[in-house]
Amino acid sequence: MREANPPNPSAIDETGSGTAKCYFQMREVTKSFGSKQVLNGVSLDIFKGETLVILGGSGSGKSVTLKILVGLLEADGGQVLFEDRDITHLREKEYYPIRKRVSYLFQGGALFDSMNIYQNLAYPLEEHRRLAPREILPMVRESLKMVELENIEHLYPSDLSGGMMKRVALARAIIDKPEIVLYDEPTTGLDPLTTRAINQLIRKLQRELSITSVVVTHDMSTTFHVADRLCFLDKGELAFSGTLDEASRTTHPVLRAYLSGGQS
Ligand SMILES: Nc1ncnc2c1ncn2[C@@H]1O[C@H](COP(=O)(O)OP(=O)(O)OP(=O)(O)O)[C@@H](O)[C@H]1O
Repeated sequence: MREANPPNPSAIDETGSGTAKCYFQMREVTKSFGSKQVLNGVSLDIFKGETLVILGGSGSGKSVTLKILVGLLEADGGQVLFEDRDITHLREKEYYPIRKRVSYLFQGGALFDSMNIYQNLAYPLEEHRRLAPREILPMVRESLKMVELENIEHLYPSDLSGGMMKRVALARAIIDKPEIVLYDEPTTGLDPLTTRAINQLIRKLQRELSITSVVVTHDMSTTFHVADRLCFLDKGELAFSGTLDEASRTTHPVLRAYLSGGQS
């Protein structure tokens, strides 16, 4: 079953670099691993300025979708556009300018255990921008402050709680001022209060830094808190796309179960 409700892009296109209304557009994208078809003709748009939540069951292809957007996986069929330019089959190096503008918050955060928090945050700046330490330190502090953490530069990931680790991973994701952040299950494994704090942070980053966000989750509190728009993946297809209000009127049985909290 497929329901598609086109959003009103004029309501959310405020950041506008160039004339493109969308950062990403996926057109009939297919992806298989061996004989397993994960995406079966998925089309979705990511409008500038919005927070899009991608919801779906385990194994429905949410993470695969994010990875295709940033070129960590290649689509088998269909097209991926970035600001109207076809990026479906770019070479690795050709993705670099896009990855400078798009940050990917991996499931689990992916902090380096052997590095302290300063080193974890400094890493992308040293590696990609070759900045000097005196330029990096204020950026590290500013980024930590944005996620409401201070004076923890000397600590190691093993010293932090799960919620703090997610915040540090978020600080690292925004340190180089991305235009878009892709969040892969940012609240999985967190208690309700910490989940709420991360949800508020996602909103704050969108508001204060004008970051466009794509949030992959099966957490309904995250969905209700952050979504401007919702896409629902089911059996490799985009089964729904629309606002939360439109989703509340959906007839799709699995999405209805999600929205009523019957499944997570
Ligand atoms: N590199 C890969 N090689 C083989 N199979 C893969 C690979 N990446 C993903 N898959 C498979 O694709 C399917 C979709 O994976 P994906 O990680 O996108 O699911 P998901 O919707 O994010 O699920 P979850 O909510 O459990 O994280 C799964 O069956 C997974 O095993």
